[in-house]
Amino acid sequence: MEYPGNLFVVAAPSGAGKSSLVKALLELDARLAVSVSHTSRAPRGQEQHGREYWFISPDEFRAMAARGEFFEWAEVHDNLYGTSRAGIETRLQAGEDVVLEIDFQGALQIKQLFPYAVLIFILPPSWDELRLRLSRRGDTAPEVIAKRMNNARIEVAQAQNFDFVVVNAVFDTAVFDLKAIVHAQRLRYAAQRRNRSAVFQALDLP
Ligand SMILES: Nc1ncnc2c1ncn2[C@@H]1O[C@H](COP(=O)(O)OP(=O)(O)OP(=O)(O)O)[C@@H](O)[C@H]1O
Ligand SMILES: Nc1nc2c(ncn2[C@@H]2O[C@H](COP(=O)(O)O)[C@@H](O)[C@H]2O)c(=O)[nH]1
Repeated sequence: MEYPGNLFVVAAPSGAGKSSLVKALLELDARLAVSVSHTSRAPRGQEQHGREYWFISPDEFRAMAARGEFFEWAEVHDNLYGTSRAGIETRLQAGEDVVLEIDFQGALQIKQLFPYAVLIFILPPSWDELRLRLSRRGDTAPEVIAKRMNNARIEVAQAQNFDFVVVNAVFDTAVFDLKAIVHAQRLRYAAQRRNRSAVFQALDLP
């Protein structure tokens, strides 16, 4: 499948900082939009329906999956998560750039469907720092943290299947790295399509 918009996929073990990084990236880049996923898990902390996620029941989720309404979906940490077609197809068709914040299983499904998608894996600087970030966030129960730390070992081994790896040690440096990847991809995609106006747009030239 190919659309005029660029597709960026950001994956990371839970707590590595991907939501914080993507939020900072969106503040710097008005041409990027984030896809809001559907999930069967309950809202956490201050999360709102339609902002962080579309919160639905496991039955509703399975019905959507059976109707083929997801580009990808996966079971992650005992809950179901998916990227709905309706959420991103229109934007990509309109030439807008979209970023997905999803797990590695979903990222690999997206790469099959959209070979031009750019897969970015975020690493924490250490296991201790990852655990610290999960517990400092203050919205995740200790047994859930333990499960996510165990799963992190499996997830990190998947970094080799991604196009880029960004280490989120110093936050601003990691945001800068993400911004550079987005910029480079826009130029590459525009050049591949020999689209002069897209190159100018990627460079912010009139
Ligand atoms: N570079 C950093 N240095 C220190 N703390 C950070 C850094 N990046 C993010 N954090 C903090 O780590 C915590 C986890 O970040 P965040 O919620 O963005 O992770 P996540 O990867 O999106 O997790 P999840 O997949 O569970 O949603 C947050 O409290 C965030 O403020
Ligand atoms: N495959 C997908 N994974 C997703 C999607 N939305 C989020 N996620 C991933 O789930 C875990 C846990 O997230 P949390 O919000 O419960 O901490 C994390 O790795 C997310 O990236 C999705 O649509 N598809």
